[in-house]
Amino acid sequence: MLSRLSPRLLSSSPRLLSSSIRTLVNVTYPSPSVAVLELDRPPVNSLSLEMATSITSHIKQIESDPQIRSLILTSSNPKIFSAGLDITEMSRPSKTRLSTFWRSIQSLFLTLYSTRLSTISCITGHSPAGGCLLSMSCDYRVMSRNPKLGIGLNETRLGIAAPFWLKDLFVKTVGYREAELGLSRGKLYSPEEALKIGLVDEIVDGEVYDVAVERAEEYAEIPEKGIVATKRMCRGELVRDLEGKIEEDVGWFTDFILEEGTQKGIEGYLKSLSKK
Ligand SMILES: CCCCCCCC/C=C\C=C\CC(=O)SCCNC(=O)CCNC(=O)[C@H](O)C(C)(C)COP(=O)(O)OP(=O)(O)OC[C@H]1O[C@@H](n2cnc3c(N)ncnc32)[C@H](O)[C@@H]1OP(=O)(O)O
Repeated sequence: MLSRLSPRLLSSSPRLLSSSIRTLVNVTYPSPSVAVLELDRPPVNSLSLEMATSITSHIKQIESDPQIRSLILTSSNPKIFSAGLDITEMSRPSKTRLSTFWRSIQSLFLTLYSTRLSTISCITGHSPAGGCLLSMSCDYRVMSRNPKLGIGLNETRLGIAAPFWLKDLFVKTVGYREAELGLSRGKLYSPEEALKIGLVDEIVDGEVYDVAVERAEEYAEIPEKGIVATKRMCRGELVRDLEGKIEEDVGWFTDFILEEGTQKGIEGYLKSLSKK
């Protein structure tokens, strides 16, 4: 039923759809060439299997409308962009669910990173780990200046390591040495720090959303052929690397997560989160 609705119909009643079919995202259209995909999975927009699958399928629906040139990715929660992977997916899971979950994350990354659309991440809140992955997969990142916010890859703090393609994406974004430092320390950068190292492109004092729409409209004026060819040139290598290693990567992930030591670490981390 949902898949038969055009993106424009989706935009006309996102709240209605959310209440009848849990889509976990809202799609709206601030102008004829720009779509906004708002993450809407309370409390923290963590990426479960269902959430990752929903984002991917909505990006594909939006992409299929030739009038749409730019996509803004943002959050319905003004304090949290996304808390990253849903850690409960990795706590004592079945191997089948865990592999399907990881495939949904790989697929979300590949879809967002290689879309023909120009993508703007509108970061109003915290963006750790998988949240940072979503933002880094976009073409342009605008973040609120709020010094209390953090963005970065904090996986080591959970006793896990980022997969090779996330590490490569980080290296491509901030450079080798900064990536090595940030990854090993599990560092979450303030907006000012993130701007300094190129993890975000702009920080905004006022309404971040308005700036994101402005940037999306600017991108929409650039000829699509040029944008698509450039994205292919800049991003093709990493896309091909992961596509060639999908099964290997699923194997690494599931083996690593199912190890007893990793499980204990994840359990402890979950407890520390819920005790706050
Ligand atoms: C050699 C190759 C090996 C290959 C193996 C690869 C393995 C690695 C792969 C994985 C990569 C993982 C990347 C990730 O994304 S892991 C997730 C990392 N995320 C975090 O660490 C963020 C944790 N959350 C927070 O820091 C905060 O919640 C914050 C986002 C800052 C919001 O803070 P606040 O507003 O104070 O909200 P609460 O902390 O009270 O949280 C509210 C409830 O939400 C639950 N929660 C929070 N984050 C998550 C999450 N990521 N997943 C699931 N649940 C989450 C939290 O427990 C609270 O729940 P409750 O109300 O029931 O207590």
